[in-house]
Amino acid sequence: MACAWDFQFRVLLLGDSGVGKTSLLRRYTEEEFIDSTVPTVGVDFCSRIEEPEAGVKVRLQFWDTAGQERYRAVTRSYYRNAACVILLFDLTARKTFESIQNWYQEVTERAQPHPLLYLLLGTKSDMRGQRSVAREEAQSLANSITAPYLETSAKTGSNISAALSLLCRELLSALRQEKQAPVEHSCGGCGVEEETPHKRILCTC
Ligand SMILES: Nc1nc2c(ncn2[C@@H]2O[C@H](COP(=O)(O)OP(=O)(O)OP(=O)(O)O)[C@@H](O)[C@H]2O)c(=O)[nH]1
Repeated sequence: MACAWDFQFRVLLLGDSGVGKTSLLRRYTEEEFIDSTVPTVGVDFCSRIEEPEAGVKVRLQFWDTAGQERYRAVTRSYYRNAACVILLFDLTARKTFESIQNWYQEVTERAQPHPLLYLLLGTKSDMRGQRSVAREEAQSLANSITAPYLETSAKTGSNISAALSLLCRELLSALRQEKQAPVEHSCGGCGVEEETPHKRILCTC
């Protein structure tokens, strides 16, 4: 049996507690929104397969980390081999925006190898009247860390598919520019043995 995807990337979600990491993933993978969620404990996992180009299947493997400080030691252990880091802040909670620099620093200092790509998302865009971060300042922060910036809502679904499709295309493009080191890879579970050209493509069959 062959693998059901051609490439797999680990995507790490980071941001303060309550910014909406779990909600964004739930909207993206299950097309639902829950008004009252419980804080993530440690790290949760989920995945979805995208087809950014005809015939090219990409499996995004999400690592949804707890934003609460007390889980930091656990979540840090998952930074390794993340191909992409999605940094999230709540558009209605300024403090979460101010934390983004710290989250970015946290990853750049600890993640080995360095992630290929960062994506900055302002969440809860449906709460228009309560906005406390201007689009311009968020865009300026995104520029400073060379990350695309989008505003999303897990509640309405606004921009969520767009954000993840963008991420997929950018990852493929980075991969084609050979920004990742080669490594041998063989898969025991699905019977497919192959050399993948990039170390962050891991088969977990
Ligand atoms: N209005 C609105 N509320 C949202 C949105 N996304 C998340 N929420 C709410 O924000 C709260 C926190 O959402 P979570 O997804 O649990 O946040 P989290 O970042 O995963 O939190 P931790 O697991 O503690 O790190 C919940 O009550 C959600 O319903 C959104 O797009 N719009």
